[in-house]
Amino acid sequence: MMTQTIANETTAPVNARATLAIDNLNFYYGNFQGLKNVSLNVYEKKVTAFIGPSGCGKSTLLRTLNRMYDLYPGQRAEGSIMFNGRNILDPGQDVNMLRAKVGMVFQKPTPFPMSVYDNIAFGVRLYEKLSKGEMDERVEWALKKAALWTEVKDKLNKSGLSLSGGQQQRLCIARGVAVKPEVLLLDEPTSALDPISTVKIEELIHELKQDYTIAIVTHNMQQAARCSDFTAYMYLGELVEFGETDQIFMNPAKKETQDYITGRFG
Ligand SMILES: Nc1ncnc2c1ncn2[C@@H]1O[C@H](COP(=O)(O)OP(=O)(O)OP(=O)(O)O)[C@@H](O)[C@H]1O
Repeated sequence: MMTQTIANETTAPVNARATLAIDNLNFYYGNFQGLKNVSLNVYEKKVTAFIGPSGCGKSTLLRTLNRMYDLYPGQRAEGSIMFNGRNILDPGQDVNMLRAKVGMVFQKPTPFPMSVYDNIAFGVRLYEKLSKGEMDERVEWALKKAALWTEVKDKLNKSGLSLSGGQQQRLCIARGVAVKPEVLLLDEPTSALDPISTVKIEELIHELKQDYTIAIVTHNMQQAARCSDFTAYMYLGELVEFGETDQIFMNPAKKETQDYITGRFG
């Protein structure tokens, strides 16, 4: 797939493969245009953060990447998002398969009302036929990946809803990881969590990028600065600036970005 050299006046070039190549993306809620000509790459095994004031289109952009919007009538996207050699916006795209490859974790932890074990196994059963032993291994593997195993290994049959908020969010991440996606989309994954759980999730994001490409929407600029390799600053549905996180935070090319990250605006 595409490898692109990113370079501008302020950063050294970085070679990275684009897992998702977004080109001229427009998004509509009925007559309202939520995204305007957005183009950027989400790079392999890197963390890309979407930042910007409320209503700028961060979540909308994230929701196009696994066609979550398809579930809602009147919402549509135009343009292209290339993933594994095809445009995922094409009507022929198998959206279930896409969502297995591009998993999503939401703002509020949303465990299913079932056991910790079944929270993980449920999604896996949709895509694979595993023996009991294989499923046990997969559940353990996913919980370890989400840094939750030691806390829940003796509670696998307890309800997922009985876990703390931070544990529930890691359970949701484990559920996403269990189907072996390539990309994880995180929509403000720590906004409902306490500071200690937030640190755990941020550490986890750092671990997970060894294996996965990650896109995260966050309101918290410190979090974007701490966790991400690339940052996209959006405003009113447009991509204002995109680049390596250090450059965006330390030496943004645009005044609007500078004003936002220094708290003069937004
Ligand atoms: N279901 C919807 N129907 C109509 N307009 C919508 C819908 N969802 C979002 N929008 C509009 O699209 C624009 C982008 O919204 P979006 O939720 O993507 O912003 P955001 O940057 O994620 O905001 P926040 O930080 O507040 O979550 C906003 O103007 C919003 O009002």
